[in-house]
Amino acid sequence: MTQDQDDRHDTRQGPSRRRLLATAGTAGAAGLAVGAGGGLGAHALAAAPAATALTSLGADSVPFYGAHQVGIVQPMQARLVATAFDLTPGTARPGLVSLMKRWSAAAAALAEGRTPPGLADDDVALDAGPSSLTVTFGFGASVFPKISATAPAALAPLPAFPEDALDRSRSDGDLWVQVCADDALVAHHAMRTLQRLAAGAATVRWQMSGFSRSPGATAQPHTGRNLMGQIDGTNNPKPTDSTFDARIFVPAKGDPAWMAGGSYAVFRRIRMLLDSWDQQSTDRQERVIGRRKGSGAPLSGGTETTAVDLDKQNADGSLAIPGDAHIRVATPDANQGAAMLRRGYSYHDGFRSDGAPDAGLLFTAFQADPLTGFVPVQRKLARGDALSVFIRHESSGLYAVPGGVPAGGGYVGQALLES
Ligand SMILES: C=CC1=C(C)c2cc3[nH]c(cc4nc(cc5[nH]c(cc1n2)c(C)c5CCC(=O)O)C(CCC(=O)O)=C4C)c(C)c3C=C
Ligand SMILES: [Fe+2]
Repeated sequence: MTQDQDDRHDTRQGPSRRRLLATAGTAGAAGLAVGAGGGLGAHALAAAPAATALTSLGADSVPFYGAHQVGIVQPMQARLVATAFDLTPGTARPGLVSLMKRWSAAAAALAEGRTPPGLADDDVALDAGPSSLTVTFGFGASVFPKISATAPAALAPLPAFPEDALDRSRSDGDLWVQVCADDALVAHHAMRTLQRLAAGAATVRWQMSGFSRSPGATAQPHTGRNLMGQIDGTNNPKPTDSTFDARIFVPAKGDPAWMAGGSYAVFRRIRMLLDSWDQQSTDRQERVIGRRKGSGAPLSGGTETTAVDLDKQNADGSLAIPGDAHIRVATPDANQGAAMLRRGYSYHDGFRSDGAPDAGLLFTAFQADPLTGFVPVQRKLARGDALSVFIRHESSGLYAVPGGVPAGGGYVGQALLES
């Protein structure tokens, strides 16, 4: 196991994830935990026998409260449901305050496998446990005039990139909610619960679902693959990097003050032209990305986690990693250090009328400032990335993701909404 894989493994089982033990009798998605060996733990044995026994996957939970919102630094779960909401006409700041209070309380409860306050249990996720559920909330630029507030400068509209083919009805939105969990039912139930709690205040603008590798599918934790077959996520900034916080989170004295500890999320639905991609040789596919398809190793040599050597030459003097390879064009070294934390999920929504797969990547990138993260990198990719002929950007959103809620209480966005 490499150090990176080791870190990911530790994080999954470490302090950011808790194992839910005996919770029989609590409403909602809670249950008994089965230990790694399959037997019931002592705590579980002592509990009332009513609830379904859980494996560690179902019992793992991610505490909602903390300095940053959840769903950013935690290892990716197996499932994503992303939804954008628009405030209903006439909903202003008081209505949004009330909604964010309801949503925050619900997200905290669901993360523990409990039924949100004020709701009767609908039993939908009764047997599943929290399954590492995280809920992340963001504000789109369009919400600010509706609550008589000024949008952060960082929420200025993204430039129109060449080749963008954006469907505006599936882009933007006043509010963005990212739900992730290791169980599809848990994720969809949580999003349905949040949508019900929004009644009268906000309606769904668009919703998209994605998937990644299920935990436990490989013997060792392993970076996931996308639908093009590439190992995707290797060179993400790591929480252990000294520059991680500065690149991903707005600093304590940042501007605006209410975004302290927050981040900016770029969300893009990027369709893959898989019929065309699948006609390419493996050699060509590897030169498009600049990494080996099987191992994820850079074409400059080594293993998946070996540092990329952009200067390495082949015997004939050509660059080992071609000039237009995706990783050469996207690397922070070629973009004044521009970096982002990518948390992309695959989607496959059947087939289009032309017979092509409606499939690709729900690309999510978190950064302290999109103007020094996503924007310069995407500008460059749109001009000279070998991958660009195999993909289409079909929808786009940019959201301010405020800092987390301290353990004592409060709600997401409180510093904005009570300023
Ligand atoms: C604007 C940012 C990026 C977009 C949009 C994007 C789309 C996209 N990427 C892949 C597949 C891979 N990307 C990889 C690396 C990588 N990608 C970006 C940025 C965007 N990608 C960055 C910053 C990096 C890291 C570069 C580096 O420093 O090495 C890789 C290699 C493995 C990895 O490091 O994750 C793959 C594979 C697809 C399929 C895609 C759109 C559909
Ligand atoms: Fe990429």
